[in-house]
Amino acid sequence: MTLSSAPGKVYLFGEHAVVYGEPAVPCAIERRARVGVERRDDGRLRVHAEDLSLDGFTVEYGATTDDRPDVNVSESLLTAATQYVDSAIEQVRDVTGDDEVGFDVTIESDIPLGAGLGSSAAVAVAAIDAGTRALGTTLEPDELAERAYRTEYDVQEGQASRADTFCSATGGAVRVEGDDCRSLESPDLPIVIGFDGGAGDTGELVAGVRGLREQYEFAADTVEAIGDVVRNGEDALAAGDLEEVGRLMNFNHGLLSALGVSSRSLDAMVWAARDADALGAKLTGAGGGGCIVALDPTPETETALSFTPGCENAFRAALTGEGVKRLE
Ligand SMILES: Nc1ncnc2c1ncn2[C@@H]1O[C@H](COP(=O)(O)OP(=O)(O)O)[C@@H](O)[C@H]1O
Ligand SMILES: C[C@@](O)(CCOP(=O)(O)O)CC(=O)O
Ligand SMILES: [Mg+2]
Repeated sequence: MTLSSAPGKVYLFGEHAVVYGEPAVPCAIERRARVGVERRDDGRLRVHAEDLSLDGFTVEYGATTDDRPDVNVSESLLTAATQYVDSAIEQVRDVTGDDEVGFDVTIESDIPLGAGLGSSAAVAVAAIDAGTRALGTTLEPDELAERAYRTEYDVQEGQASRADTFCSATGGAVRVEGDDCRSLESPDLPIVIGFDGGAGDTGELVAGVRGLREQYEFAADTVEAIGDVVRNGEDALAAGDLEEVGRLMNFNHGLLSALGVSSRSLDAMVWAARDADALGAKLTGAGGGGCIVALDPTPETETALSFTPGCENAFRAALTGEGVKRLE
């Protein structure tokens, strides 16, 4: 068996706008998805995903047929659950040119699903890395990131950036603008995450922003304004000015909220963090529900979040400089 892990991430700045060519700065955090892969000779794909919100399930289906997996849940839930793994396996088959190859895939993850912490990218990166290695090919980090990006691009129907997947493959803080992906120097950041226990549908939320952007010039301007916030944020980060980073995160949240991707619980958590004198707070990832990220070197934000109705879990997250890890 080959086993790889890859980290989740928070966005300091720039989600959604990055889909339209603005820069974004995500940072990898020490919460990982681990994917084990073993080649099968019968061409079938068997996925064991313990941490999926379907309470864990095992599906088994053919490599080239579309037999419905044997699991008792609705079709839409099933598609949402399996699509990133399926698409990652397609990338593995494409890299190796073996369209018929089957696999046993086992996934364990510390990253809540659909919550803005990049579980999809971490699963895609780890699955492609372990899958290609199972067939004797070890991808360079850049190619791995590009293949994982194609997974997100396919599932999100052409509306995806390279930000999550590049960040997960390489680790650390990164800057992504179109196909220009690079690592950034970052000071250690006092990251606190608030999680409302919910999730958002990345594809739908991205489509919503795209619609607004097409309908209203001011929505397109809002997307561009996020790009300006990101550029200022990069300078603040390079200067180690965390107060300015926090102010810009607050601004970024306001712009995301204007684009309709926040929610009552995300706003409640952002305001709890601000009331606790966090340096800044914003939603992270696609939004709709899920997580906020705040900067606070004191314990105040974590405490305030733990008493906030709508916040199910508050925790500190350490940045990680390590992207994909080859464990076996
Ligand atoms: N532990 C896991 N096992 C299997 N699939 C997973 C797992 N974690 C995430 N995924 C896939 O990623 C999807 C969630 O990705 P997405 O909606 O982009 O949210 P996010 O990346 O913010 O967590 C899930 O529906 C599932 O397809
Ligand atoms: C909204 C977006 O910018 C980030 C999505 O992040 P997540 O999947 O919610 O963790 C989409 C993308 O960059 O592909
Ligand atoms: Mg995702």
